[in-house]
Parts: sequence; C-alpha cells; structure tokens
Amino acid sequence: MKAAIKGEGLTKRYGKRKALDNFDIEVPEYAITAILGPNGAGKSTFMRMLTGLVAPDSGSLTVLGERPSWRQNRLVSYLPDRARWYQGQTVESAIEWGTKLLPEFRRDTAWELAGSLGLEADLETEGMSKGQEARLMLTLCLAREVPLLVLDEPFSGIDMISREKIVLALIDAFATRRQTVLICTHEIAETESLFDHAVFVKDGRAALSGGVEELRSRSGSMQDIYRSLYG
Ligand SMILES: Nc1ncnc2c1ncn2[C@@H]1O[C@H](COP(=O)(O)OP(=O)(O)OP(=O)(O)O)[C@@H](O)[C@H]1O
Repeated sequence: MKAAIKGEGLTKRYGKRKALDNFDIEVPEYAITAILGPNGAGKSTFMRMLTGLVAPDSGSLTVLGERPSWRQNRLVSYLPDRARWYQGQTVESAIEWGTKLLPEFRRDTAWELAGSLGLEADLETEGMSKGQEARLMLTLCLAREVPLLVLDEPFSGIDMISREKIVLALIDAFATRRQTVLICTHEIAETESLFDHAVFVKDGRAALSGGVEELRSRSGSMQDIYRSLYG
C-alpha cells in the first residue's frame, strides 16, 4: 500500500489547548478514507494542514509525496467546513468561476452534478439554504479531476435523499477516476458503506485506524466502534 498522505507526530497548539497531539496518519492512495471523531477532536485542523492553511508546530506531513504548498494545491480539491461566496454569485457564475480558475475543473461534470443535486442555474448564493450551499460547494469540489479530494463534512446540513445522491456521485466519480478521497464526517450511519479505510481521532490523536473490513470483523460496525471509543 502506497500512502497518498503521511503525517507523523503532528502537533498543533492553540494557546494551552492541543488541537492535534502527536497525530500519526497514513492515507492509502486510490481509496476512500474516513476521518471520524467527536466535536473538537482535531479533524478540521488536520484537514486544513493538508492544504497549508494551518502549519503544524511540530511533526512531518507529506501530501502526494511533497509538503503542503500552494503549488501542491493544484492537485488537491478541498471542501472547507465553511462556505465563502463572492457577492451576487449564482450557481451558474460559480461554475463559470470554477471553469476559469480551478485546476482540472470539468464544466460538464459540474453541470451534471448540479442537475442531479437539484441546483438551478440562476439560484443565488445569497439566501441559499444550508443544504443548497453544501451541494454547490460539493459540486465545485467533485468536478475537479485531481488526484486528491479532501472533504470536510460534505454531508452536514444535507437531507437524506441528497446525501444518498452525493454518496452515489462519489462512488461514481471514484469508479471512473483514480482519486484518493479523504472525508471527515459525523454521518457514519448513512455513509459507512463508502469507506475503505477509517481513522478515529480522539483528543488530537489517532486512537484507532485500519481497513474498514478488518475493523468491522474485529470490533463490529463503525457505529459500535464509535460508541466504544467515545461513549
Ligand atoms: N483557529 C483556532 N483558534 C483557536 N482554537 C482552535 C482553532 N482551530 C481549532 N481550535 C481548537 O482546536 C480543537 C480542535 O478543533 P477542530 O476544528 O480541528 O475539531 P473537529 O474535530 O474538526 O471538530 P468538529 O467535529 O466540531 O468540526 C478545538 O478545541 C478547537 O476549539
């Protein structure tokens, strides 16, 4: 197994609090890996580190064989945990913006995804519901044919039917492209069928990780493991 992402001894402090505390992780390439854990465990801090938005205080991190950087971000499609739009943007102008500015962005794929997620071209980002906003962010992210997708909470605020569509879109994208996908989520119940590999984060550390099949055969469902670690 080759690692698309490798982190060793990653530590990040905010004042006295350690968001990450000697965090070790290996994310296998061409697989879908879940990062799981309760609020405040350190998941988003790690996701931000992958794109260089947050620098570790100590430890080492490689993403596709190099340290995170702006140059490296051409190869990474990152879905942040909060949306930011330009004023007056619509679904159409956001897709045009992606076509012009995002590396390896496929306009046709974006329109297909937008259509299947029920996003109309003239829908304005101002005044969008939380779920519409999440669907548009995901559309922009999945339309990029880059080697690594990093999705921070892609399902939050999204209704069950759309969530199922997104899971199918991800499986579809994954079957036709060679991509590594890293997803941080709280929605284990409906999405665990998606994951090949899982990393459970607790208090800034990797408490448990491994192939999902192997973890299940040893310790039950992902939900059972989650309860026994955090309950
Ligand atoms: N910019 C920041 N300034 C201060 N503290 C921060 C900052 N970013 C994260 N933290 C703290 O670091 C810890 C880990 O936060 P992080 O957002 O990584 O958790 P998370 O696992 O993603 O949580 P959630 O599931 O709620 O999104 C928390 O205690 C948080 O308050």
